[in-house]
Amino acid sequence: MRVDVVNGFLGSGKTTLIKNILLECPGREKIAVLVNEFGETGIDGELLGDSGAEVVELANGCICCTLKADMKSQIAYIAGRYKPQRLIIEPTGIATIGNVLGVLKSLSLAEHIRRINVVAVLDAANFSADYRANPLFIKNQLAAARIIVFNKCDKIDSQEAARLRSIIASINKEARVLFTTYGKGVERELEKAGSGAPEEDMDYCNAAGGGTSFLFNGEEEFEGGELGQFSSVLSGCFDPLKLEEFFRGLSGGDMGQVVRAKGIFETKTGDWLIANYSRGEIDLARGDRPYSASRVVVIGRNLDREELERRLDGCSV
Ligand SMILES: Nc1nc2c(ncn2[C@@H]2O[C@H](COP(=O)(O)OP(=O)(O)OP(=O)(O)O)[C@@H](O)[C@H]2O)c(=O)[nH]1
Repeated sequence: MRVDVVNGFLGSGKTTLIKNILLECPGREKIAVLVNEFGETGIDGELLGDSGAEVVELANGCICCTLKADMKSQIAYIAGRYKPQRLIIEPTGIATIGNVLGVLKSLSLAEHIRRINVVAVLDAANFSADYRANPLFIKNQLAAARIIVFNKCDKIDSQEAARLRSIIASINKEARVLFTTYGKGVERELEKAGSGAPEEDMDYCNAAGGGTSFLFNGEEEFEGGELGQFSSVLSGCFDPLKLEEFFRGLSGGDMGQVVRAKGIFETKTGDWLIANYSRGEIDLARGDRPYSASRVVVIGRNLDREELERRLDGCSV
């Protein structure tokens, strides 16, 4: 099977992009999706669950480190059980791409994988800040990518897009660079990339385009303090206005330094609400079907679990 790794920082738009891939792909191929969540409670797997693909979720850890062995066994399981022609993998937002590729290229998986495409998804509006904070981490993501996607381009102007393009040119000249919103149009590029011969694949990630060597010396891990997580499966129904207040409050700092939060909630009218918090912005959207349970995941530093629980309690009706 061919493996497409959709890689990118927390909240950059990986799940949204995968949803669009599944909508845009012609439907000839059998596709499986492996979603890895840093949080103890998975959310993305269920959001992708009605896409027609087989979705397998690995939660509570990172496939590039603590869940390395699970990743290998899950890939072998997916290959044997579903026999997909294509496997899309969404690592956590803090996965080190070198480690993920190390697992994919391990001998025990060689019989299952014929080609690997890495798609780097970047939040265009926050790229510069992310690059400054974690230069090696981001550089490796870019160097390993066959397709570099600047997502969330509704938040930047054409001047900034030109600046971003010139930065990429100095890191990876061979990658296809796309500027998009909500991950649209990436499938077209993946189709082209996916048709290449397996031999072309061999050392792509060791010496990516532009002559920039893939940097892999142990310093490329995500830095910026240990991230913790708070996850909860919730009972009862929730008030949308109170939930909005809760998510808006996450940037205040009194529940910890929140980097990312997301949740699915059943409301008092029986509808479902999908909530996202990323980079201080919140997005509340109506779910298009009932989900198995209300739940929330908050990722950040020094999280105050009691305060998070108390405020969430206050959102129920
Ligand atoms: N404005 C804007 N928002 C976007 C765009 N793409 C995605 N989003 C929103 O960004 C938030 C995060 O998107 P996800 O697709 O869940 O991001 P992710 O990378 O899968 O997140 P994690 O798996 O938690 O790391 C959601 O609220 C999306 O609706 C975009 O192009 N523009």
